[in-house]
Amino acid sequence: MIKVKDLCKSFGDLDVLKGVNAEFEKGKTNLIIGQSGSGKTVFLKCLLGLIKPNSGVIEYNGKAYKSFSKEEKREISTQMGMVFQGGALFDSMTVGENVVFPLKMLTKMSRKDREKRVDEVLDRVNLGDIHDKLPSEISGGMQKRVSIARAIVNRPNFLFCDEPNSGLDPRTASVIDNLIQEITHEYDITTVINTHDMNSVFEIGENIIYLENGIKAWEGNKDNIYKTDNKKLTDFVYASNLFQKVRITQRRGL
Ligand SMILES: Nc1ncnc2c1ncn2[C@@H]1O[C@H](COP(=O)(O)OP(=O)(O)OP(=O)(O)O)[C@@H](O)[C@H]1O
Repeated sequence: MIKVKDLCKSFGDLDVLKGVNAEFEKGKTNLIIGQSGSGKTVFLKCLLGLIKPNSGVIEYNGKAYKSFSKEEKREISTQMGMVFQGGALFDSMTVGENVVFPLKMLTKMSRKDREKRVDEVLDRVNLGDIHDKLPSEISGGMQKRVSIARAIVNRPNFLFCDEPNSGLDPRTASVIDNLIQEITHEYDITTVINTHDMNSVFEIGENIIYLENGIKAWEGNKDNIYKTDNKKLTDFVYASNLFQKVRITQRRGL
């Protein structure tokens, strides 16, 4: 569980986050949506501890980050997995080397245990034996799976995903969404996903917050987003053909 209270972040004169409050439950896919520049990435980076907010509180499992000791800060960072936009795999490393990387950096696991864990997570993301392949030798969808495998290899309690679907065709994007949701439920992880993708919203939006200019302008889920009377959110979501279909279907009571 992550609780965010009155989070503010500015860069010089630019106020990016203006007092955001949010709660992200364990075992749920929590989505952050909003126009480009609304502050989603800055917010996610604050949750990851990569950006220090100007004010406000971020609690992980009931304890405020700013009250953590140095050791606790290090410990919490080892409990976080990240799926970066575009995958961010190391090009010159094989799939196996990419996935084992966090274990080498963060744990003292034996080589044998590391290899076992890498096999286990690659298997979990439905990839066969592709340990020795380079990222350039596999498809974009496979690269995303490798990126997810790397993010969960250290069994994190928190999983952060920045636009996990970018660059994928709709079918592959949906497979990746469902995989992230399954893993979230199965491992009981607190997952927070930045997305522009309305298909993701309707498929896996168990909890959704809409950021507008650094303010949380709406909160809900995939079942009630179509009922919103927030004009900007409606315009944002309306850009999707899928949403129009859902809305028409709902109105007709089909
Ligand atoms: N390190 C930084 N220094 C200065 N300004 C920054 C920095 N990081 C982000 N910003 C600014 O903060 C604002 C919000 O950026 P952010 O990347 O969070 O938007 P976003 O909602 O993720 O957009 P997108 O969907 O396009 O990725 C933008 O105006 C951006 O230029």
